[in-house]
Amino acid sequence: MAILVLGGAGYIGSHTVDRLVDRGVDVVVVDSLVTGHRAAVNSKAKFYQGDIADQPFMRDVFKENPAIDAVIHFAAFSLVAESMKKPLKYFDNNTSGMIKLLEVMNEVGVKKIVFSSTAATYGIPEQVPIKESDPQQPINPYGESKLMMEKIMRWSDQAYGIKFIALRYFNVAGAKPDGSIGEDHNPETHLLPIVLQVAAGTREKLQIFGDDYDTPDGTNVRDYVHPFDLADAHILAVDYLRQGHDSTAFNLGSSTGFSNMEILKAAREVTGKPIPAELAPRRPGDPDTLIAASDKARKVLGWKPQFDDIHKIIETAWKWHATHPNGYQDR
Ligand SMILES: NC(=O)c1ccc[n+]([C@@H]2O[C@H](COP(=O)([O-])OP(=O)(O)OC[C@H]3O[C@@H](n4cnc5c(N)ncnc54)[C@H](O)[C@@H]3O)[C@@H](O)[C@H]2O)c1
Ligand SMILES: O=c1ccn([C@@H]2O[C@H](COP(=O)(O)OP(=O)(O)O[C@H]3O[C@H](CO)[C@H](O)[C@H](O)[C@H]3O)[C@@H](O)[C@H]2O)c(=O)[nH]1
Repeated sequence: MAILVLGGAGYIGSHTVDRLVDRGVDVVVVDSLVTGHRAAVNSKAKFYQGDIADQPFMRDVFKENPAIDAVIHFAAFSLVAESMKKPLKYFDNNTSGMIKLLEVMNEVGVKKIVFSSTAATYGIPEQVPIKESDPQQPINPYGESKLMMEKIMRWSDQAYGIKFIALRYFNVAGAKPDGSIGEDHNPETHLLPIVLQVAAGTREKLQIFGDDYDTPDGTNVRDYVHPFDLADAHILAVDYLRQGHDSTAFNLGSSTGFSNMEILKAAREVTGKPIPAELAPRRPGDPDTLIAASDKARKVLGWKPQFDDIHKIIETAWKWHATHPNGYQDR
């Protein structure tokens, strides 16, 4: 049996491919490299460059690799601010891309998929920690595109028997502990890589977007999860489907929140650098607090995250940023 990883050259995908290869799993990767990096893909995985919406290309990938019985799907755009300005780009790549993919999967008879959903499908939460059964009311096109993917999956399961697990990640941070792969987005918009770029000297200062939120220190609170722990959850989710269980969704987070100021303080402690920061206006669309209730994944999948300490997560990310201040340097 082999697993097809879509978007396996991206930040989270490359860590998952690495983890799968480490466990001796046969891995086939498809990535258009629109935001990913060829150098991030473990050399033991078979790599195809192409778009998941290109059906003739995807048919060939399945035909050439008949051992594929399950798909892990990361291939999407995920910048909230960009999605507000270019919503159709998100509905096209994320939502239409999923439809095109499911058509081919149905055709070739591969009927298991684990895919990246997001905390952004919840919008402004009515309560924290957020449970899987809480209302999903996205406040940006990115979150909406992912919620549409979840809904399309439900109907595709009902009609074609394609079983799915939607994994709703909270804030992903950290890198492979040996520092060989890590996060390299361009532009970078996420808090921790920006903080560490300042520490590494490739960015002048951090801007903290708002300090008047309804949180203990006034800055937003987020729940951070390491890509290796996410990778393990994907592997468990594929096993769960292979055991014949029904489709469902899981939150993936640490169930602990850290404010933006707490992240800055922890990063100063880990790096020993001053990391200059200044206050800036709120960024539109930021909910006060996002914390996952992730006991369902722990109970049902047996998920046991290893990186349960924010200092440990930051240490792994710092190892990557300190040794790769300009990322993969491939564009
Ligand atoms: N980073 C986070 O904090 C976070 C949080 C929640 C959910 N997610 C989701 O996780 C997934 C991975 O996120 P990431 O941070 O690794 O992003 P990323 O941009 O690093 O990775 C996405 C990968 O998919 C590829 N890709 C995009 N569209 C494609 C297409 N149509 N065909 C083929 N390849 C395509 C890109 O080249 C890239 O390698 C995304 O679906 C994202 O929405 C990310
Ligand atoms: O330069 C910066 C960058 C970010 N922030 C703040 O840091 C916090 C975290 O922001 P990120 O951009 O790192 O992450 P988000 O919480 O906005 O979003 C991330 O997590 C979400 C789920 O929680 C979605 O999945 C989304 O795709 C993913 O990017 C926010 O309060 C943001 O305003 C700053 O203060 N300064």
